[in-house]
Amino acid sequence: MTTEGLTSFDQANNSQSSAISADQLTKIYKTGFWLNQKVTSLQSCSLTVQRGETFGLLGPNGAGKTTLLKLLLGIVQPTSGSGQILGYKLGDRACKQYIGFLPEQAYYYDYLTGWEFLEFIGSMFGIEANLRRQRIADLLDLVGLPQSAARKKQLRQYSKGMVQRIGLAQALINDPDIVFLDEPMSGLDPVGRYQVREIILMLKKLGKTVFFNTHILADVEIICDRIGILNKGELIAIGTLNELLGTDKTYQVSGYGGSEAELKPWLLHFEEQGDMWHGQLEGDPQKFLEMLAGINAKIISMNLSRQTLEEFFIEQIRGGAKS
Ligand SMILES: Nc1ncnc2c1ncn2[C@@H]1O[C@H](COP(=O)(O)OP(=O)(O)OP(=O)(O)O)[C@@H](O)[C@H]1O
Repeated sequence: MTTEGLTSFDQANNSQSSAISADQLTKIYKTGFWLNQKVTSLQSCSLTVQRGETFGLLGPNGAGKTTLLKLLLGIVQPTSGSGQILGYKLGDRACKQYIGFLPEQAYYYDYLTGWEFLEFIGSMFGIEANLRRQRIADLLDLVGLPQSAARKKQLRQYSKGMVQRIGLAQALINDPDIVFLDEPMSGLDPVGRYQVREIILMLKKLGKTVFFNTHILADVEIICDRIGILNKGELIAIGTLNELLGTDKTYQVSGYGGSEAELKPWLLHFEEQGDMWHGQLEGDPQKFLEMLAGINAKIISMNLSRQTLEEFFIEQIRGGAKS
């Protein structure tokens, strides 16, 4: 895989501002014939993504992931709230040249060949002809599309996976500092998914900021520095995998006795079921055992483990503790 044609994010140009910030972003769509019905797609969403971070946004269908992406990209206006991209206010056209975007449902001019399409997008960014040709060749190589297919076949003749690859190439044509990817693995076979993961990791190595939406938890575990979980328009969890799932030295403990007030300061996700309690130990296990002896509580099990992202995700979506 080549990284030619894409440059490293210039840390010298890196001002103090974060790459992406959202402050209480809310989007309420008006629907219905008389526009008298309201759908709250996003509710008071605040988050920050630092430069060079790979951020994965998870959530079930209809959670508001695409809406958040569209708000950040300035494609739709927030009902309330604000945000910034690379220090520019959301919707400021000046930041467009630093941004790449792969939409979930792309409507490309399908009578163009892949090459013509990339030429078209490249010229819209004002990329000089020689550089444009070189970059298109490099990007086709990067996304795994043979140049012959890109030059000869019209987009309408492309498979879903090929369209996704050409979409990824167009998202990188302007050598962006931030890349927004809406479901980048969608429609790809396992090899294609692997390649997209490799591309995202390569973008990260170059210091680019990557913000992507996905349903595929395994991809998130491999490539993301931090994740956020959206459900019903609300950001219900955000953090690194270690922050959300615990580190490798996390203990899941169960026991009985003692009181909630005594146990809760030690146990994250504390829950009681009948006489028993369980949770994730925060702190020194030895001191915890000494504390239990002092409050006449007994331990039943203590397992070195951490929740899988899938378990955590399902717990959050079903209304588990907010992080
Ligand atoms: N233009 C619109 N007009 C009215 N409602 C909308 C509009 N766009 C999105 N919605 C609604 O907002 C909610 C969130 O939609 P959104 O597409 O942001 O979710 P999502 O998390 O990206 O879903 P998916 O994973 O299925 O793509 C849904 O209830 C959707 O029907």
